[in-house]
Amino acid sequence: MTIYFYKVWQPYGCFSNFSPHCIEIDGTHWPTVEHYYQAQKFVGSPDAVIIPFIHAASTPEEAAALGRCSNYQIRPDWDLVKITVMRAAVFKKFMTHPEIRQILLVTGDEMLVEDSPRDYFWGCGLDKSGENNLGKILMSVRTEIRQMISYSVISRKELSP
Ligand SMILES: Nc1c(N[C@@H]2O[C@H](COP(=O)(O)O)[C@@H](O)[C@H]2O)[nH]c(=O)[nH]c1=O
Repeated sequence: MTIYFYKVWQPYGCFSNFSPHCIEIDGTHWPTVEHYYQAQKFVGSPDAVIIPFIHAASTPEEAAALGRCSNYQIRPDWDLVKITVMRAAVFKKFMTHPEIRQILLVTGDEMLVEDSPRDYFWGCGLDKSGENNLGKILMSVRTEIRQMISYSVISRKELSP
């Protein structure tokens, strides 16, 4: 059965990038995946000065609003790198937090879908025809973590559900 998720307070809310699970990437601590993802839009752009403000945003909603503000210029290669950026952050989130890693692993082989009514790229959109790239990333991270467990690359005790 397909698992739909979207808002943090709904079922499987920990799969949302807005969930309160911090990550550290390249030595910097980010309060949520969303903070990191929105900030990466401006790495190397003329508006990189916005990055510390996104980093310091008090909520992921605020970070997203800053990152989506059309007054600021996004890096030119964003469309080429955004899936890689998102996957690295989502992978780090589930490697960092064992309690949500377990929730991800126990979804088995179920299809995971970000049920966003507006987003046809990361989610499925209102009519469910969207690309669901966030769901695809979560399923790929789930497979990778399972492989790590079976190859014993990381401690079974630490990772097994
Ligand atoms: N979960 C969730 C959203 N979805 C998230 O928005 C991000 C895409 O942002 P952008 O590339 O700027 O359009 C991505 O992390 C996607 O998962 N959007 C929201 O406004 N509220 C929410 O609760």
